[in-house]
This record gives sequence, C-alpha cells and structure tokens, in this order.
Amino acid sequence: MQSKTFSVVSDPVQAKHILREQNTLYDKGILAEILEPIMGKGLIPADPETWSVRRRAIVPAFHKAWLNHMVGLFGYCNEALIDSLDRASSAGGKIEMEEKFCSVALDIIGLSVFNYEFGSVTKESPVIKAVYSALVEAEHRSMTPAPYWDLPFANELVPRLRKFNDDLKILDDVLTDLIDRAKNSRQVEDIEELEKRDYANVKDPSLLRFLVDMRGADIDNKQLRDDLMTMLIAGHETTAAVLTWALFELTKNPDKMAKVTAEIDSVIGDRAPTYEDIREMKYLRLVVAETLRMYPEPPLLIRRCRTQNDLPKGCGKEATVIRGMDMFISLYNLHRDERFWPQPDEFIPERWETKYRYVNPDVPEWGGYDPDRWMNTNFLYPNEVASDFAYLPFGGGARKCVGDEFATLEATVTLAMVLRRFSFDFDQAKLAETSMSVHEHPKNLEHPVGMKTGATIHTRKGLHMIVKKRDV
Ligand code: HEM
Repeated sequence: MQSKTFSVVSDPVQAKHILREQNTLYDKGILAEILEPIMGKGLIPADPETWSVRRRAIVPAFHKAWLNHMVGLFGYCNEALIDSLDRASSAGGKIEMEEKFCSVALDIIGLSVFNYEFGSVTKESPVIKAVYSALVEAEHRSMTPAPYWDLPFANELVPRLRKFNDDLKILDDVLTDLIDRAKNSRQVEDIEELEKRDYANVKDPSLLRFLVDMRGADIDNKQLRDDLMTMLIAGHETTAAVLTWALFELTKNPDKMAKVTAEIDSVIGDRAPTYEDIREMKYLRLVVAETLRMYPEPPLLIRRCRTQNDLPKGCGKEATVIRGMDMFISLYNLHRDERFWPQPDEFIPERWETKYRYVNPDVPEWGGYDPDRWMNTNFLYPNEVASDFAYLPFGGGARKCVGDEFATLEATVTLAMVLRRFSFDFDQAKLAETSMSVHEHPKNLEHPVGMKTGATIHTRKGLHMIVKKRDV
C-alpha cells in the first residue's frame, strides 16, 4: 500500500510561504481529486493552466457596481426568511436556524450566480434536494480515506453513488438549460462596458450573464457548467455556517447582541440595508469577522507539494517539504492561537478595532495585526494582509476566495434584517443534541486533520432556537 506523508501547518509565516510567496510549488492535491468529479475544471480544483484563464474571466464579474446591486438582491431574498420566521414566532417559536440560513444562502447564490429562483426558504424541490445531495457527497468524499468512487463499476453498484449521479444529472440539466438560454441571448461587450452597466435596468444581473456576454470569452458549455457548479457549492454552505455561528455567539453573549441590535436599529430600522448602510454598521461587520475567526469554514486549506522546498522557520521550526507531501494549513489553529489573538476562545468583535498595530515580542517573525491596513482603506473587513496571514478565513495569495466581499456583504445584510425583527434564545430542550452545544472537547488535543480542539466542533445537527418578534 502506498504510504502518504502529510504535515499540519499552524504558522502564519509558513502559511504565507505556501499560499503566496511560493504558491507555484503547491497544487490542490487531494482536494482537487475529491472535487473534480463534481466541479470538473471549476476554479477550486482547476489545473494551473485552466485556473489562470478562468480566474482572469471570473474576478471582474465581482465588480463594484454588481456587488452594490447584490446588496439589494440579498435584501429581497431575505424577505422570504423574515416571513418564515414570522410564521414560526406565531406558532410557538421553535425553529432550526442552520437550515434556514442554508436555504437563504442557496436562494441568494441561485439568483446572483445564474438567475435561477430556487425558492428554497419556502419550498422543497428535486433540484434543491439534488444540490444538498451533491454537497453531502462532496463532504463525505473529503472524509473518506479511499476514493471508492473510482473503483470499477462502483458508479453502477454502490447505491449512494447511483443516487449521487442521478442528482448530479438533475443539476447538470438545470445548468445546461440556463447556459443555453444565456448563450442564445448573448450581447457581447467589453469588460469595461459590462462593469459600467446600470444594474437598476438590467433584466438578468447574474454572473452567468456577465461571463457569457464578455467579449473574447467564447467558452464551451462544459467550462461554464463547471464554473457555476463550483460557485454554487463554494458559496453556499460557507456563508450559511458563518450566519449560524454568528447567531450562536450573539445569543451566548447578550451584551454583544444588545450592541449590535442598537446599531442596526439606528442605521437601518425597518429598511433593507444598502451598501452605504453596511459601511456604517461597523460593529456588525466586526461580528462577522470575529465569527469567521472563531469558526473558519473551511477550517483547513489543502495543498500538495509539487517540488521539494524549505519552509521558513516562522514562529516555529524550519522544515523541508518533500514532493508529494500533503499540507493541511489549519485556519482553525491559526485563528485560535493566543500568540496572535489574545483570549482566542472568547468572542470579542472589538478586538479588530485596536488603535495601534498589535505585535507580540515573543514571535518577532510575525508582522502583527495592523488595523490601519484595512480600516483606512476600501476594505469592509479585516483580511490576511492586515494580520500578516494569522487570519485567513478566505485564504490568501493567488487562490484566495473570489467571493469574499460578496459573502461578507451577504452575511451582514442577512444578520441585519433578521436581528432587527427577531430575538432568539437557545431551545433548551434541544441543546444537548445541537451541534452548537457548549460541549467542550479536551484541550490541547490535536484533531487528526489539524484542528486544535478546545471548542465546540460543528457537527451539523443544527441550531435549534426559540424565535420571538422583537418589540421595536
Ligand atoms: C463566508 C463565505 C465564504 C468563505 C468562508 C469562503 C472561503 C474560501 C476559502 C478559504 C477559499 C480558498 C481555498 C484554498 O485556498 O484552497 C475559497 C476559494 C473560493 N471561493 Fe470562497 N468562501 C466563501 C464564499 C464564497 C462565495 C459566496 C463564492 C462565490 C459566489 C465563493 C467562491 C470561491 C471560489 C470560486 C474559490 C476558488 C478560488 C480560486 O482557486 O481561484 N466563495 N473560499
């Protein structure tokens, strides 16, 4: 049997080396192997050649005017969530919020990426079930040591694979149909023209439309399908997770909840937020950032070494990485390391507002956290540059998330709209079985994939809450 070597990286200097400084010496390795059957040559698993072409096409699609317009779309999609919370609050108040956040995130990604109305907050459909099935299978594969899906005849013989392939076909048919329609009504324009669109008067503001209309981007349907599938999967559960954990932490910390609702009440009241409102709701933005620090989703970044190289000493030990070695960059460890983040297991959104650069003389190799590197810029949230790679919720370097701003805006709008109207308490009867229980894992124990424990691990049993209408 072939043996594999892997290393867990929990050091910001080494993470920077792998993700930014020497990123060409690494590829996505096992992650690409697992995701390729679902995402094809989409950005996440793509080989370097495909990646550089598609990344150049996709990044401009997330331009400022579009993101501004998306803020309105997030508000629109949240109306269905508000209605459903309204109904729940009148009917005894019990509600599972993780599922609700997953649904609204799916509705948002459907409309914004390919102008498809999932309507999943209000209904179930075979297409929605197919999306969840693809996600469950992707997750299952990431935790399965042997690629059983590659075995001869597995696709015909293994029932879960048969079901998965059927579901994938349902999704593929929907995507193919949307792509055909977008291509049939193609209106070719230069990128600059596309970026100047008046979105208030654009019938279909989706990313798909942008990618199809872009001059010079005569891509085949399969590549477009892979791009869309990747964004559907990458941009849905990640956002739902940050929303779920933010609500969990705010419910645990009533003083922070009071602070955030006071801000929401004074800035937006009952309006749906605009981009400018989000700029003004600084504390809410810090709540999102702090949630992403404590509960990064994904908790690990995966790379495989292509050429032997030396890792810098950083804040720990020097090491040589040999060809073929799998590297797990543990965001969870980095984000909860007290050398970089004092009181790392405490939810303290205020930490991001320090007046001065925070450095730790015990780790001089780390450049510290410098609030000026994001607060005095156009960035709405702290990032890897401001923290010298000790805070990487969206990764860093060339393969950094393309949806970072989109996702954080989406999370901010959703929290603002929900917390303005409703208050939440844990459903005590369900607390024991919820993933968000206060159950602690033994301290200082290393999880097999590099998660330093000491906090609750999200096990996806949901966030069971009692919801009430707020008296405002
Ligand atoms: C809170 C929400 C999100 C989080 C925490 C998140 C996190 C990440 C992380 C950590 C990476 C880097 C992976 C790596 O280096 O291996 C990544 C990549 C990516 N994300 Fe996100 N993401 C979020 C939302 C989104 C959304 C909304 C979209 C699209 C609409 C998206 C699309 C992508 C794509 C396409 C990549 C691959 C980029 C590349 O390799 O060039 N993500 N994301």
